[in-house]
Amino acid sequence: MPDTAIRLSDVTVRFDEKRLAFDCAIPAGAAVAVAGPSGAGKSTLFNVIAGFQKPATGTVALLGQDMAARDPAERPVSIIFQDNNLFAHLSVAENVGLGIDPGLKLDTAARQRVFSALSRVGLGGYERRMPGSLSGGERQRVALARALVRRRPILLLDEPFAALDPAMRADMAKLLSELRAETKSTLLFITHQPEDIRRLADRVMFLEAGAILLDAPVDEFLVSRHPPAVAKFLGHSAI
Ligand SMILES: Nc1ncnc2c1ncn2[C@@H]1O[C@H](COP(=O)(O)OP(=O)(O)OP(=O)(O)O)[C@@H](O)[C@H]1O
Repeated sequence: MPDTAIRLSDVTVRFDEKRLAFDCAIPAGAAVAVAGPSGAGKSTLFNVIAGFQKPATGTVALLGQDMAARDPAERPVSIIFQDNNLFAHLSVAENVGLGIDPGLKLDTAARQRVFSALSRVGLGGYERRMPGSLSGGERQRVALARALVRRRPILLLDEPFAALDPAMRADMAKLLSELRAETKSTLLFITHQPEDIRRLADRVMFLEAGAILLDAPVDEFLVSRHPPAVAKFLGHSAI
């Protein structure tokens, strides 16, 4: 496994008059919080990594390989969106099974993987339930189970804690941290809460106005008083 999981070199994205620019190298196995004000470019950064957004310039390399010619499905990435991850007309087990085979042709071993992934996220017994009958946190965990059966080394989570109450936030952080330790995957998650960063991250990338303003180990980030946007996010007085 290469030392660097994600390397963005001179990547730019253009939306009409707006220009976003990303340069970063994320070590394999890191848990990276991606923070920053609304509109800073966090989701766009994820879309560039996952292949849903084509950069205007620059290169995206994942696990040492250039991704220019690779569609999202061919990248070593699973992405969990804030919502709408599940198909409403498919059961929980079928939604997870899609991570193994989009045609849902699952043999016994594959079905077993679906069952164990659901049990791993605390949803054993939910196999036949329909997404509409689940809470927001349960739906997030089904999406996580699907990501688990896909076994991609890079996992991108867009605000995985947003729909959760405080107790569930702590549970989700614990679950993600255990899964990361088990799978040795590289985890990136978008959050607006310093608390989530303290719980789960070992690095933080802070974005503002379409650029990575700060990319630092979590201990360094949490005591930052500069730049002002970071101080504001952390509730510190700026220097
Ligand atoms: N498809 C698009 N077309 C035009 N502009 C876009 C498009 N997608 C994003 N943008 C713009 O790019 C900027 C970054 O958007 P992005 O969604 O990446 O921000 P974000 O940091 O994820 O914000 P939030 O925290 O509100 O989700 C915003 O100004 C947004 O309006």
